[in-house]
Amino acid sequence: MKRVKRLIDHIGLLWTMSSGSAVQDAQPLCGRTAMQEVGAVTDAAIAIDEEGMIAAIGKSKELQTVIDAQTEIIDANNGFVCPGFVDPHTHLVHGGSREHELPMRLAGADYLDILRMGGGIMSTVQMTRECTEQQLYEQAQKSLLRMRSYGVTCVEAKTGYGLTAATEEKQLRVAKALEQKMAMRFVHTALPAHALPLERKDMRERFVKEAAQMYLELSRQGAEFADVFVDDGAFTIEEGRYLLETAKTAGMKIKLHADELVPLGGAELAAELGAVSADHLLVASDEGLEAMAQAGVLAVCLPGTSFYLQKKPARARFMIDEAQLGVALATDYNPGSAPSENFLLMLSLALFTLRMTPEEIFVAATRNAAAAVDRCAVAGVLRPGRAADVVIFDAPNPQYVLTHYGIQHVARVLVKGEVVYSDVQ
Ligand SMILES: N=CN[C@@H](CCC(=O)O)C(=O)O
Ligand SMILES: [Zn+2]
Repeated sequence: MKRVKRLIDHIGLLWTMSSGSAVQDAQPLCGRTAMQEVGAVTDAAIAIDEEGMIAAIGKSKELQTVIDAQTEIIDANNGFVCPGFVDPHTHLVHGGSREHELPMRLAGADYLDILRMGGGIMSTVQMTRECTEQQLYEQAQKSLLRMRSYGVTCVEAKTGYGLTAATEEKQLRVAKALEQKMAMRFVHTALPAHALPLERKDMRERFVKEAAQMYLELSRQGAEFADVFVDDGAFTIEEGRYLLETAKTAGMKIKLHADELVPLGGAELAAELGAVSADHLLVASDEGLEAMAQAGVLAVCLPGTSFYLQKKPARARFMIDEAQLGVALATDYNPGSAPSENFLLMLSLALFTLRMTPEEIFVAATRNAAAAVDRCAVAGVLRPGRAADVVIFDAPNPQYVLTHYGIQHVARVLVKGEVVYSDVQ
């Protein structure tokens, strides 16, 4: 074994999320039985080598033999420990904020009413276009620091507030610059078909063609995933199919904002196209969800969004128990429908609004969330040979973390074996 540089010791309860073999651990967990597998170890320790990789995981007593006098001990204080969270759906890079919509909302306007009045996504598009790259960078960096303090070590970042080639590319450049600077794993997603921009209001076909080209260019510049907002007020199933098929020709992996507001058949389209994930799914049909499971598409639930928009939450129980889907969780962090970077709060909302069990919630926030951004082989599971991306809680167990909602329970976050956040005095 390589020299142990750090030992996370005195872990009261560790959920590794590992099923045992490396091959199994590179797969999501789907359906009710599998989603209970948390790979629990009590009185545990994690040994980390000089490269920040996990050298060994075991009982604290056993791992005392692998350390030397120079090994740094991180005391977990008998707390709960799990893999770094993966947030597989965020609109990280954007300009401004949208609290000015509050009076409209309080007067009864809903999400689509505000979008149709030229607000909503459109007002963020305008603010994002007006921002310099430096301004966007600084705003997004603040958000990333908040996300990481809540245990997120891998984040997906979408474009979608530019809607022209130049401004979509600007958003992607900012996310890529942050990737260079922040100790976090990034996944870049192109979303030029997020909304029809005001200047193309009466040129729908023309914009769809332009957007198709934007996917190809954003792919050349490093966007790995292509996403489309298929919904009322956004893009149709036919437009989504055309755009995502175009993106696939460039080798992009597929995601969809599907069946959030109106059941258009986004879940069915995700299955047809072999998407990696379909996200939102508040009003997805039974058949669509079952087709997704058959096609191996993951369901990303965004309980913060349904809470904020005061919509009926996604049917996670049907997804897990009946459709046997692999479910993942995300913040959907964005200024209009989910303006909170607090990943732990999303997990509590998953408990109380989605009725998911603590085991399902932590699987959905780690291993399955990693699978939703095609990072299952490197993130979301703690096992020897993988990077030590770890969350140490100032809480004895996951049930405590979830039920004491809205609270900062994270004591430390490690990325590749280095402490990147600490609340320990
Ligand atoms: N639904 C579409 N897009 C975002 C919201 C974007 C916005 O309102 O700015 C979402 O995932 O919720
Ligand atoms: Zn979204």
